[in-house]
Amino acid sequence: MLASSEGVTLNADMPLSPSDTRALLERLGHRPNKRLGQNFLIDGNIVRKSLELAYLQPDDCVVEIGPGLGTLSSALLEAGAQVWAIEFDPRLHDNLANTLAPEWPDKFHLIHGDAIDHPRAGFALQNNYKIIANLPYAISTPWMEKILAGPLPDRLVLMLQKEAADRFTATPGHKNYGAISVFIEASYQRRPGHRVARQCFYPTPDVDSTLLHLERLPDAFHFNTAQRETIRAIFTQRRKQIGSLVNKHQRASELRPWLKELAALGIPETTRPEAIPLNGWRKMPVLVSS
Ligand SMILES: C[S@@+](CC[C@H](N)C(=O)[O-])C[C@H]1O[C@@H](n2cnc3c(N)ncnc32)[C@H](O)[C@@H]1O
Repeated sequence: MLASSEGVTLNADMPLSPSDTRALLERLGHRPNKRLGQNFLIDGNIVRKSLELAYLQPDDCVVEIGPGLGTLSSALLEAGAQVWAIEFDPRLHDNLANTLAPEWPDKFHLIHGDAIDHPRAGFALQNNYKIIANLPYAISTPWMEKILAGPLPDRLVLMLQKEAADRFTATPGHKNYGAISVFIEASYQRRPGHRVARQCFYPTPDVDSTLLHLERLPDAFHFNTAQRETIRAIFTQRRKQIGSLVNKHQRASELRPWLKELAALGIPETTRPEAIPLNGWRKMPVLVSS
């Protein structure tokens, strides 16, 4: 075991080096699946950093998406956390079910399935949990949308493709600013991301990664399902004027009073969705799902 300066512990036996990772994959007869984003962490410093950013405490409840070879899961368990994890790949799931799960029968709750269907990996309590995950890149945005529907985790430490991290943290006026940026800003303090070198993964991905840290706001604001759908739809026409988008919207009569609220904030009808800040979106009337 290695102890970090912040007090979390890290299992020195993790399959971290590229050669250990290759050997384990060979033993399992497994070829990394690009479509499933199988780029495994091989850098202990990044694992340690993830735990530090999460302010991991013994007995924390942690949801992990895509445990893969169990590198991050082992570190979380060694540090005293309870871990709920979901793995889509049957071979990787079975390997963990036969190795890590019996080692931690009361602490490692592993399920086989799709994180889009089980975004909290089977974790059933309403609050007091964290998410720490090296996310499969293909699902990062739809999965995050599901998490933002609540119940919200206290903290998230997410390894993301740089482009996804840019979307998650974009501000008004930026080309990456979209519905997901609005939803995240409404509920989370977005801490500066850390760039992660491609060499920290095996196989080496052809994209850059960012370790993103989100901390729930004490007054986290929640858009309901119909509001989220409306905001998403508005952003598909991000360069049109909000006045005309509202007037042509199928819920125009419900949405029109919002234009007055926006005007009171100094946001005229000629403003494009991509330039509307969070305080404007928050004034959208509560909509009922149709
Ligand atoms: C980037 S790898 C991370 C592996 C491991 N956590 C690590 O850090 O080395 C992503 C993992 O997510 C799994 N995965 C991909 N799509 C998934 C999905 N829809 N639901 C659950 N797991 C998924 C992959 O099989 C893979 O194990």
